[in-house]
Amino acid sequence: MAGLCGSFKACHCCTARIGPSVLDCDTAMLATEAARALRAGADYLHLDVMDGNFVPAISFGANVIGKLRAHHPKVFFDCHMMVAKPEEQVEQVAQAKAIHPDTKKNLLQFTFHIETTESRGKTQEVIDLVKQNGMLVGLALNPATPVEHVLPYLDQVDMALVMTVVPGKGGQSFMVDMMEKVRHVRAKYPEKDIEVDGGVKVHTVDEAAKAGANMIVSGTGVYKVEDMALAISTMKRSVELYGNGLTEDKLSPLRYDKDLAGYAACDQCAWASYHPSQCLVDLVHWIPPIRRSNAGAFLDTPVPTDDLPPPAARRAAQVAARFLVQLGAPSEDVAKWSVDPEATLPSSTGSTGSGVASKASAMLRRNVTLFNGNEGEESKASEHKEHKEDDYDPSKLLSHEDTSKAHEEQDDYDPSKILNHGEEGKEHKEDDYDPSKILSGHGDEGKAHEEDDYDPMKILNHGDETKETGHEGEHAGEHGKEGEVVHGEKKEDPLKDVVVDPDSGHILDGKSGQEIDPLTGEVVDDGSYIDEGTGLAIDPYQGRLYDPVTGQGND
Ligand SMILES: O=C(CO)[C@H](O)[C@H](O)COP(=O)(O)O
Repeated sequence: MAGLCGSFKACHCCTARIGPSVLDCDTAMLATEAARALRAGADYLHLDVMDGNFVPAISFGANVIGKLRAHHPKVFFDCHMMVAKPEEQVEQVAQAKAIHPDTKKNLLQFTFHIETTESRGKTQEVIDLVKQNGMLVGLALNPATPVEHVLPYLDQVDMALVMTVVPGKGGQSFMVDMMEKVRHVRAKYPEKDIEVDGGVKVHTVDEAAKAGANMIVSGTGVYKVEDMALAISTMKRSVELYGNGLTEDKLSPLRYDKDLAGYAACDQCAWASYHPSQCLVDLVHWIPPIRRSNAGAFLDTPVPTDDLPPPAARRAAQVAARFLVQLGAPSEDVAKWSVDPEATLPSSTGSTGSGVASKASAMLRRNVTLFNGNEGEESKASEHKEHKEDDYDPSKLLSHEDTSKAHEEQDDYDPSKILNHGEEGKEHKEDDYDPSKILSGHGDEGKAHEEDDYDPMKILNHGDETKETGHEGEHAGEHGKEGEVVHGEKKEDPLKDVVVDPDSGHILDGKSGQEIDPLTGEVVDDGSYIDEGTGLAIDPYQGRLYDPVTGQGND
């Protein structure tokens, strides 16, 4: 419907949507980079497929798009097919088909270039093929292609893409003269999605919005700016203002990265977290079996803001889900197990059901055993006591808590106990869990737990070693060497006098600056040494220079 706003002829009621082009992100971390943009407010992902033929560059193809779908099952993918023979890729791209479970909207669009089909008389054929394969159809035209070439097909397609640069790479300048094409299409199709792609940034978006574009692709304008959330929200407001004719007070709010601190703090795992330092990257540095693996491998859909602060149970399940993937479980299965994470946490009876937490527990147990080189011990252990896999409670693995104490309620499950030797008699409240302290120091451990009192330093901290452990016979023996390491005789807390490198999360010896293993206290030899002249630590492999006391460095 046109004419709602009056002041601009381009006025329409098509939804303003911002779709970051992932070409300019760190494509080695595609799922994570996509999540970063989505959390910063992106509405969809624009996926540039380049075949080295239609355009000189090669980017990625249908296979990667399919893999990305597993990470982002509810996100709209606009696949921009910069390929010479789009018809050859329709079926493969269609593998990433998805329907939004709530809105029932189709989440996959196949956008091909008319330049690749028209001269071969195949435009209609490709449109039909894309539809037969259950995808929405986008039709793109290059700057050099007159808009008249696409007009005969626009009735049949879902979106027109007006290229505002010559396709092939990101970071080019916006071609404002392409706006005439946008105006032309908008005038004829007030309800059709019109996308612009190339050189769109906060300072060029107004031209596109005024012309009537409602789907805004931006690559470097999103990924290479200081505040991604601000860039995205600014561009969205431009379409709402100039395209939809909304008044200032009705525009989407401006958002800033700092507003998303809990979400965006960790670019490496992009885990939406309550607290910045609650991210998986921090956690894995504390869990030897997995701490050297890639924390960014698993990602689910963004946690909505109304989940803040998420209940401890949900957080525990999220951690568990990531453990699972880190430890090799297929992410599809984890997604299944994660459907209702709160319902699948260990219950008061110790019976854990079949959910994500219990699977994680079992896998963590296996891997901890393996990590400590006692593979054989595990089978002995299971003979020892009849452990059902799902019965395994990770809290008992490395904890000194009194396990005879009944878990009072589901949310009583406190992931801090996974590896915690801390104040066991105290009542844990749900929000006691504060992994922010993972990197913040030892805190006052004798104090009663109050909100935010949870100290993840205790995750591997031996705390009060003289305390009766209650279940050593039950578990330490079962886990062989693992029991030795963790449940062994009283020893000096290896985490005394340590600092945590705020960048890598590695635990460093406060004096030498060398990385130490938090379980054994032994130096992990990374070849770092102290430069006598400057007193700074040097990591020759990573070319890193850092203060051995604070861990802060030149990166
Ligand atoms: O299709 C493209 C290039 O062919 C890209 O989507 C486009 O270049 C986005 O990057 P930027 O916004 O930096 O121009």
